[in-house]
Amino acid sequence: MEVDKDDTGSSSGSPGARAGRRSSLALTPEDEPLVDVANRSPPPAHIPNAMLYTPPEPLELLCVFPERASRVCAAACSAVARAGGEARSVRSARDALDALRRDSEAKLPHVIVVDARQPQTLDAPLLARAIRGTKNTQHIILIAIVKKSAYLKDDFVVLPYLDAGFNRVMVETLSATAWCAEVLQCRAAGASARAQVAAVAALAAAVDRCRDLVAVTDDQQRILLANKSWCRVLGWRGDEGPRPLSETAGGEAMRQASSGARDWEAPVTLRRRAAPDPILLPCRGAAIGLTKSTSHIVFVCEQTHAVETERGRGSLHSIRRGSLDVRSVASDGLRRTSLAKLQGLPLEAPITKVISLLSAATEGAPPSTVACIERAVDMLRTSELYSPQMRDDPKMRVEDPVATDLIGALLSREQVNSNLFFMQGPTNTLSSRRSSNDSTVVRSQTNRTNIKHKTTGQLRELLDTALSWDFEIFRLEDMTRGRPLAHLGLALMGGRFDICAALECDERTLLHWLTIIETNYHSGNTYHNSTHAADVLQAVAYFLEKDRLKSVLEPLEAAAALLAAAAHDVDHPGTSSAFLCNARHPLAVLYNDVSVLESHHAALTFKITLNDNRVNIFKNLDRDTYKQVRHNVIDMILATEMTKHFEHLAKFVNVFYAKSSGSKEDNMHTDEPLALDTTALSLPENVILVKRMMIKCADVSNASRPQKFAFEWARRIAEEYFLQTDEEKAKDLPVVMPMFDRATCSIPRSQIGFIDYIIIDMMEAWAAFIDMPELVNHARSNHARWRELDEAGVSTLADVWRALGHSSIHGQLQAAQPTAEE
Ligand SMILES: Nc1ncnc2c1ncn2[C@@H]1O[C@@H]2COP(=O)(O)O[C@H]2[C@H]1O
Repeated sequence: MEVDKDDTGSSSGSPGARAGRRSSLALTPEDEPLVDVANRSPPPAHIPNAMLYTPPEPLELLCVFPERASRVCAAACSAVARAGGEARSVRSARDALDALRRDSEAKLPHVIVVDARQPQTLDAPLLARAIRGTKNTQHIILIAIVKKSAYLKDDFVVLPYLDAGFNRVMVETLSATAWCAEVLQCRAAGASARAQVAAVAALAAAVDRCRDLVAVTDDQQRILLANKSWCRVLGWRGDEGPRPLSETAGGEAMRQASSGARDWEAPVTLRRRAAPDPILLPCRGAAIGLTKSTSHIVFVCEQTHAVETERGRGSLHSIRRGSLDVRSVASDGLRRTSLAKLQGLPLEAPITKVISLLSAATEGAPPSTVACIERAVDMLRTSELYSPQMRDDPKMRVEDPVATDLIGALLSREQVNSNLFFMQGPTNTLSSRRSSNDSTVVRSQTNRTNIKHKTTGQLRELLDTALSWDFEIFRLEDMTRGRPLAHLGLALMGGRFDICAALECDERTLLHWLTIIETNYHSGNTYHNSTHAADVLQAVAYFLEKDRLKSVLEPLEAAAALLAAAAHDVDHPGTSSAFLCNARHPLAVLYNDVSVLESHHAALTFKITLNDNRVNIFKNLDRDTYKQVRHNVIDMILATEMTKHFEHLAKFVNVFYAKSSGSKEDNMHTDEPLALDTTALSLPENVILVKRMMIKCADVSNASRPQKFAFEWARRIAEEYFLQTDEEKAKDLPVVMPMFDRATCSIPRSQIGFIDYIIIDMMEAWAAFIDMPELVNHARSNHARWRELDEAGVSTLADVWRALGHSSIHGQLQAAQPTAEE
């Protein structure tokens, strides 16, 4: 077959030409001689016949004759009427143009006959130009009527009429037959013109809607048509007149286009108006001509992922990624990147939609708005959307090395790495005070649950105050001999909140659960022990009493929050996740160094619970309810991970303080009161943010407690940090927080940093949300007291307690309080 020969046998000989691939732009006319086909491969496109269909319409004629009762005009009109059409006449050029501009497209005449016999009354060529300059008039057949005497003269020339836009010149006549013939010819010619114009318009619309950059030039490579993608990416306006393509494009594709090849694929370099560097794209081209000569050249430049990405930015200034484009064009300059292919899949992440919407908003926006949106889009593109970055604001810079150490260790997802440390084997675990992993046998105490249900006397009195913000947690610790969680848990969960009703379990199972959870806390930890769990549980219970949360959370959600608080640090080894990663602890290996401790706390909670029916508080829940509670508990425990602190805080602030003045970014750092907007609470996904924020705030609420509690918690956490540092040094592990050395560390400074960078913003947002100003007030007053101590030169733990006038607050408390047994 001719086509096959052509497909395999010919090309322009240029490296970019791909003779073996048939372009969708080209169809081979079956009747072309073989030699031509072989020389011009693949062949030119044509408009398929089916595209050239227009529905039959009655002919509409407009006559422009200045003379009031022109007989020629009347003859034309009656011929049209005989042919089943409609005619109307006007007497001036202005009326003619008015008729065109006023009428809807459907009413545009198919034929306009202009009296060109009296140039002093009507300038026919001028009117023809004006008509052709009017939109959507390409298909109208324009006839100029000239005098017979002038037409027959030797010096009569038709060209000026044609140049002006007339299709035909006709000699004046009153002959009905002549007019009928003319009208029928016009109807046929007009229909064909209309069909072609409509087909071209349809194709242009198709081209406009394609993602690739398309330009059509004339045979001299002057751009006649550039589609929307072309204009958008290259910064063109849609209405630019013909311009040489060479002003914009270069590279192998241009050489191919100039070589006379009919169809080629080669890289093209395109210059963008608003950017210094060009972009390099794969380009497919075709020379189009209905005869052997070329009338149009088509360039289809493939919009690669890189260009899409640039477009998504709202403008294309940055061409630093031009190099990326170069790389995305494979060696033959043609292969689509896999990312580009992915874009063809019916998948779209919300972030993609967000970026597209923002990018669309830049169109026609003032430059300052475009710049803002571009910056926002750039930020949205980063995968670490919520990773905090120190702001340039010198006020915000953490200058104190202790604070830097602490904040860095809490927020950083990177572990401190060292090549020096190698574990000697799985038995060489961390310190015995902390060793633990998911396969650890759960410490069970269910057989010897000996907590008395009836708490009497002082303990009862103390537990009666369990819903006050200055609840004496350390007194409870002492009175219960280090078992505050079960007592407080029973009082709050079983008593005040009656979670047994929501969970459909009996109080005994709850008591067993609390007991076994408490048993799995390490009493040897100075901070992460069951007293901390009880403290967080107490804070969550306190928050749940606030009207805002009462109105938002279902009983089952409240139950899940209390359970999560009680269990959120279960089996905490007293060292951080970073420590476990550096030590190659089995938990770090199990959880791939990601959210190691929080994953363990959540997993172990369920392992403990499901392991034994006597403690299984979920045993009576149906499958869906269990799933819901489990999801809630896990989500809240995972939310306590400090490396995600800013993520949770930012989401919360963005959702619930969205309408306050100023940028949201600034909202978190100004002294202005936040403008709360709780309408977002109607969406379940926003309620999740509330629950996360609730447990987060409870988890670090120690800094927002009255001073005597806050200071004791500071002592405890500092002690635990010191122990970790000691252990790191002893085991030659990387030291995660080198400043936390008991001999040198400034406790006041660590607390000032903690309050400044972690507490204040979060507590302000949460305090306003639940209407609990004391959270911020206590944090501020603690901050002020720590600053006083710092300014007085107080630094180490021993200094602090000396300055406070006693050897240990807790020591004082211990001395003052009777125990549960007493
Ligand atoms: N008062 C405090 N001073 C310094 N760090 C604290 C304080 N309270 C809590 N933290 C840290 O904040 C962390 C919150 O999550 P964790 O309970 O895992 O571990 C906690 C401590 O590392």
